[in-house]
Formats: sequence, C-alpha cells, structure tokens
Amino acid sequence: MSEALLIDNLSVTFGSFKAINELSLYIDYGTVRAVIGPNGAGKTTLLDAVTGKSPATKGRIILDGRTELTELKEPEIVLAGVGRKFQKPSIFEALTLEQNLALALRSASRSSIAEMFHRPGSEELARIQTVLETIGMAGWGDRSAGILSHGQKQWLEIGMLLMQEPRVLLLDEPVAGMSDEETDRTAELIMALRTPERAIVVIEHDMGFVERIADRVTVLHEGQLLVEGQMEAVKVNPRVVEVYLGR
Ligand SMILES: Nc1ncnc2c1ncn2[C@@H]1O[C@H](COP(=O)(O)OP(=O)(O)OP(=O)(O)O)[C@@H](O)[C@H]1O
Repeated sequence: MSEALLIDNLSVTFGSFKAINELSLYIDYGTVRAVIGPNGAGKTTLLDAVTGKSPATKGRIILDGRTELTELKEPEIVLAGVGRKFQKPSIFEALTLEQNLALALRSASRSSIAEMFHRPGSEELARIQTVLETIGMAGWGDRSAGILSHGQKQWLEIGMLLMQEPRVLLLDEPVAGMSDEETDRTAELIMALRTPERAIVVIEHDMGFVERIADRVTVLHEGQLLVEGQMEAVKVNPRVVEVYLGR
C-alpha cells in the first residue's frame, strides 16, 4: 500500500526566512504520527503546507501515492481526503450537534448559508449518528453546541472532520486546555480513529499524551528534521533533549 502522505524535499519560505527547509518524511496508513519540537520549529507551517494554507516554495506533498497536493487549492485538498482540526474549535455554537455535523458535510464545497437549513437525508442522518457514537456523544444530536464543555467542543470538531471521511487527519494541539480526564478520553478517541485506511498526524506539546498515542514521533527544529523514531528512543535522544525536552 502507498504511504498516506509523502513529504518530499519540502520548503516553505516567508520572505527570506525558511520556515520549512528541505523536509522529507512519509506517514503510513494505520499509524499515528506526532510532530513535536520547540516553538517556531515549523510544525504548524508543515500542516499549513499540507492543507494549502501556506504554499510550498519547493518540493512535493503526495497524498495516497498519487495526488500532488501542492497543485490543489484548500477546498480541493479537503475533498481529496485531508481533514484538519485547528487548535481553536470552529463549531457553530447556536446550532445543534447534528446541524454542525450536517453542515460539515457540505462546508468543504463552500455551499451557501442556505445549506445550513437543508434537512439531512436518511443516509446522512445515519452517518451523523455513527459519528456521534464515535466521539462519545450519542444521544446529544439535538443539543446546542453552545452548552458543550471545552473538551466536548473539540470532540465535536473532530466529528465534523470525520463527516468527510478523511484519509489523513491533521490535529493541531488537540488536548491544549483540556482536563486530565478530557485528555484521557481524547487519547482513546484518537486510538479508535486509527484505522488501516487512515493516517493521523498530531502536533502536541503534551509529551505524556504523545507517548500514549504516537506510533512514531518526528522532531522538527528550525524547519528541518532533527530526529524521527519511537517515543522511547526520541525522548532520550541527546539532540532532542538539548533543543526541546530539556528546556
Ligand atoms: N505567515 C507567516 N509569515 C511569516 N512568518 C511566518 C508565518 N507563519 C509562520 N512564520 C514563522 O515560521 C516559523 C515557524 O512557525 P510555526 O508556527 O510553523 O512554528 P511551530 O513549530 O508550529 O511553533 P509553535 O509550537 O509555537 O506553534 C516561525 O518563526 C514563525 O514566526
């Protein structure tokens, strides 16, 4: 099987500054990859390049062995199978969970506001129920998203991504601001989302969380790959301790 995501000699430049500097890595289906590193290492920029938010200056980003993402626009990248969760949830608090999930199905194609009031068909309703179960919120479909806790809002947003059935799921600091219990549940959710048809990439500063979920860890430093491997080896690597963990 092809890699879910192949990053090949990627550079992203802002003016004369190289936020990503000739970076190569690949991520297999069925795995969770954590991307760690100090502030400014280029982690968010890497996700921005994958999703088309920041254009690559050089290099290739290949989805599923065939789709060159650097040639696509942001909505096309979503439709190609890349879902991204930003740190701050972008749910609609005035709508119910079900309406949020229904909307997520159409938002990638940038439909009109009128779509908000479209009534979902039976197939769509079934998908919404499955997603609500996956995120541990079965039976909550008709509740307002505005009443959710911080953690629940994050899970709803992950649910909104799942409506698109992404092959690559990108999560930017998914447990920032969460309680220990919410963090535990998020780790369980991510493990449940790790299927053979999907790859998950997580940027995170919570090393305990990374240790629990990551099959492999990529350490970035100044836009380049510092070290890659399993967390047990990465966390005792002297270079990683020097630039990141030991600080
Ligand atoms: N749009 C932009 N214009 C100019 N510089 C940028 C832009 N986006 C990011 N940078 C710079 O690129 C570098 C990498 O930033 P990035 O946000 O990718 O780091 P990070 O590893 O995600 O850091 P953090 O852990 O703080 O989120 C930083 O020096 C940042 O200031």
